[in-house]
Amino acid sequence: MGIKEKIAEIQLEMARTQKNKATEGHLGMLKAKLAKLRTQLLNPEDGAGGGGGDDKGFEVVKYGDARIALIGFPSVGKSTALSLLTGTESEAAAYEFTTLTCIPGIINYKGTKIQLLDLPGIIEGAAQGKGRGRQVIAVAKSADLILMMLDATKPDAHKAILEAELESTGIRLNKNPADIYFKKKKTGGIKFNTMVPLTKMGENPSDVVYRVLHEYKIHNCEVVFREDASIDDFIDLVEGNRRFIKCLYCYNKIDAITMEEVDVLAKQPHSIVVSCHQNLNVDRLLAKMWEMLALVRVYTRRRGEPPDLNEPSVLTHGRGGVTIKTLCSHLHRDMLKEFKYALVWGQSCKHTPQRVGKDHELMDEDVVQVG
Ligand SMILES: Nc1nc2c(ncn2[C@@H]2O[C@H](COP(=O)(O)OP(=O)(O)OP(=O)(O)O)[C@@H](O)[C@H]2O)c(=O)[nH]1
Ligand SMILES: [K+]
Ligand SMILES: [Mg+2]
Repeated sequence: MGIKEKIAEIQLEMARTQKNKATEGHLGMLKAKLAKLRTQLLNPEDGAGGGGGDDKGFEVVKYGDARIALIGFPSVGKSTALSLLTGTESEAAAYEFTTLTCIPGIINYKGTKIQLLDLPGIIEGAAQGKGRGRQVIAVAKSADLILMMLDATKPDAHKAILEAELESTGIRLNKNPADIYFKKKKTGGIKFNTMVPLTKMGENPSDVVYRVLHEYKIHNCEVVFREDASIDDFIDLVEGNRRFIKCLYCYNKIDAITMEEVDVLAKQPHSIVVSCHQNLNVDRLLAKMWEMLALVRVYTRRRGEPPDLNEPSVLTHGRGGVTIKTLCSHLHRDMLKEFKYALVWGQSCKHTPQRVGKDHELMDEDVVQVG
């Protein structure tokens, strides 16, 4: 049996299994099996592959301060948006699958350069290799923000279909990794603890966790739940290859629907409504994309000289925010070694200038003098 068939079989069994306290553990084990198979599917070198057809990726060099990928069904207006936002022409037409490769453009915004990638449309089954789905999703994984284009005139079910496709390849949209401590050990068995009541894991959370760990053949480890997480969150942690990416849902073609319909769509979380044809709300789209990227522009200055306000260092958020450390590694490899202190002017300070250490968190438009 191939991997896809095994996946289908487990999905069927999960759908058939009634969710109650007696089946929680079994369901957890099935979820772990499913996660393992999906990981296998994503690693064709394991021999099982499953993509089929032309597996050549869309190699586009990263450029600029951040990368945004346009993901959507065919003919929702992705290429129209690329041409409008970047000035790079990408062919747009009324037939599906007009775009066949990855086409990069650049958005110049607030002194930063953002790479926007137009991609072929994807449909249900993309993650399992339908059309160019796998290559498209691989590009989505490399992005700092996914701009999910939706056709406002089409059923909103498209959104859930695309979310499920991305989810099944290990992308997590608008989520943070769960706060769970997990450490594999050589001996000592499984130690499970929780600091909060667990409401999403049935009557016996430790049993569910044990079943999942058993499925991964992990027999010695320490687990501490520090938040009310689910078993899916725990599996994400054990798998370890998840990508947590922000996603902005952009409903295009609002010129073709009623004001009432526009109102409903505009109220969805992380959403924006636009018309690329009529240039409606496109400024807001740019502002929202910028806001979600949460880039931090830092102006550096040398002692006794004014800061260079033309060329900021543009830093992206890692875990734990943007710090002086982030800035130093961005500027020069050896800078951290010689680092003693920095002076900071700007929003991140209590008083200016403030003398800070390398863990000081920076904010957009701060001015920094190192040493
Ligand atoms: N009414 C309306 N039509 C639009 C709008 N934006 C794009 N279109 C039309 O939608 C069709 C598809 O546009 P494309 O930009 O080719 O869409 P795409 O998502 O790149 O399509 P594929 O590359 O085939 O996946 C074209 O006929 C566009 O003219 C809009 O804001 N309103
Ligand atoms: K099209
Ligand atoms: Mg296109």
